Amino acid sequence: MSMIDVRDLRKVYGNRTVVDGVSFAVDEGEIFGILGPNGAGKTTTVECIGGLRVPDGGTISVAGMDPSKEGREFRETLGFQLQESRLPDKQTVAQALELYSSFYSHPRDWRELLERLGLVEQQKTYFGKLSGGQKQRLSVALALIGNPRVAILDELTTGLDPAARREVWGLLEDLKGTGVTLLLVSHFMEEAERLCDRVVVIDRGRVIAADTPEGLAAGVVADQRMSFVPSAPVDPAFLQGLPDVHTVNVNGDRVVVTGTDNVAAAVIIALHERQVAAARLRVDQPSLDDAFVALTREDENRTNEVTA
Ligand SMILES: Nc1ncnc2c1ncn2[C@@H]1O[C@H](COP(=O)(O)OP(=O)(O)OP(=O)(O)O)[C@@H](O)[C@H]1O
Repeated sequence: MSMIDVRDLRKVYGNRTVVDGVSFAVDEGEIFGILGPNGAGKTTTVECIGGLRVPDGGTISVAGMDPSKEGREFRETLGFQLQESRLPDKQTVAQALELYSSFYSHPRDWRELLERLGLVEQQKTYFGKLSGGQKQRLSVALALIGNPRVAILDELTTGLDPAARREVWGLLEDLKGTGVTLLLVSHFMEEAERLCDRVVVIDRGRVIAADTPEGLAAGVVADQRMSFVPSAPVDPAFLQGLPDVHTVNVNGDRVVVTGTDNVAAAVIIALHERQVAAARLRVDQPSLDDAFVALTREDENRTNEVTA
């Protein structure tokens, strides 16, 4: 049985359908990502899963429970990190964590969480005096404090500096393998690539792709991109004339070439024949970022064709 099962979920605001038949299933212990552009319906979807909104259609099951109907047992099962978590300005970090611990039968040790999330020095700081990143880290701690079987983290590292982001990722990687199921809403492709076992991409309220992060990236028909600094001047027209090359651009001393899978080898051999070396060479594979841009662009084109 899946830990989270969403079937044909629909949510309508006024006369706008913002979630339009979303379905996916998440296995126990999986880290599952929901990606998509702004306004795609990601938060609305996870708020329905978390029991914070009542769907207008479809079914949701979390650990066998219907979020819109269950009470205490459901709240013990699920930890929810809201996109903007608000606590009273005059509550300290420690007070908030102690209070939230008291809501659960088997809470985690909040001091250990504070340490993991780099908030030990802020224990006695009022919520109102925390920086944006510190508030964000506290909201992650509050989502995990109850030792939930399922945690929903909505944009968990937005607003964090790169070091803090890596610290939060490390905490989630540690949680992996403990059986907890994590549902992440993310804008950061790097985050999804690093943490998620599988992802869905949602656009305009519909699932437009579902795969592993690697599978999505591999499915993109994107040019290979290479760049290098030539040891002697190279005529761009010469490179442009090679059969594997699609585009050539010169950025300062760096030459950027795109083309087929074979472009890097073809360019290096051609340069070698002219006694030119390619220094500071970089070859980029299509990434999840490329997949995301390509998928949402394809979806937009399809919608434009239908409405034209
Ligand atoms: N309470 C509400 N009443 C009316 N419309 C809403 C409400 N909440 C969200 N919306 C609209 O529903 C759509 C989907 O919003 P949602 O927050 O689910 O998207 P999202 O994918 O999470 O976006 P983002 O990445 O920007 O957070 C948006 O157009 C939003 O303006």
